Amino acid sequence: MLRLGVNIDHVATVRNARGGSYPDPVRAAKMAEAAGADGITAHLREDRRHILDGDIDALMENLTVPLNFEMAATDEMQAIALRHKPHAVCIVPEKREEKTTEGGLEVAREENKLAHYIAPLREVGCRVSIFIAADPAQIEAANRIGAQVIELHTGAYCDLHAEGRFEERDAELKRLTEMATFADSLGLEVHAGHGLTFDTVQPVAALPEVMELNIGHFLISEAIFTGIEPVIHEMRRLMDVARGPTEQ
Ligand SMILES: CC(=O)[C@@H](O)[C@H](O)COP(=O)(O)O
Ligand SMILES: NCC(=O)COP(=O)(O)O
Repeated sequence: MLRLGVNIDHVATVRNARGGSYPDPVRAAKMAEAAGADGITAHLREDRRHILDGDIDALMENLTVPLNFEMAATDEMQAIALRHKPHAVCIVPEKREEKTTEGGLEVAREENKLAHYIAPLREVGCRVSIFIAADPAQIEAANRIGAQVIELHTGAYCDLHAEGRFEERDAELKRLTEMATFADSLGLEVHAGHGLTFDTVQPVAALPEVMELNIGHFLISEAIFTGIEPVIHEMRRLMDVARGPTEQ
């Protein structure tokens, strides 16, 4: 079954705009859960621009579906992850000046450093994922340092679609397709995410090796107009149609 992880970062973006207490990301997570989300993803950024430490505390206390904790590879974030022991940790690249995650983690360039963060997380039972571009060297490096999961960055594919650059989009989708198969052949679990929308989700959902999609910004954006439940139901429907009858 292809799982849907709902990223609630940008509920916190709206909340932090006024520095108050609503909209509450945890309430959004519980509503997403009730609407059928298989998991919740939250990215505690070093600059706390959206998800705050208290949100992670509250999510750990209140969720009944798994939490996928996204973090940069830093001592601060590893300590927080080791304290909470979430179901899953996804190590992502982070730059203060970025608007959102740009590109995947340069695993091949910092294997020893990343291995230092992965081992303790696995020892406490966290499933460790690494957020990477569709690149064989990065996938091989992720496998070498003990990641159980790789999450393929679908941002370039989505951006090319939005810009109407369909030939380049299809070439990126081909790379994602090939790398999903390659990662699976190494024994890695394959996830995908970033920028996915109703218009772009199905070709990625149709990749048989992909076990989980993490989707946030678009879902939260649409939920402003239709509410969380209908938007999650529609994304789930699109994913199921893409996957075909054998997977439901
Ligand atoms: C890694 C990824 O693509 C997202 O989960 C990440 O959270 C994006 O960063 P923002 O949520 O800050 O846009
Ligand atoms: N790892 C991707 C994720 O959690 C959601 O990314 P987006 O849909 O908010 O771009």
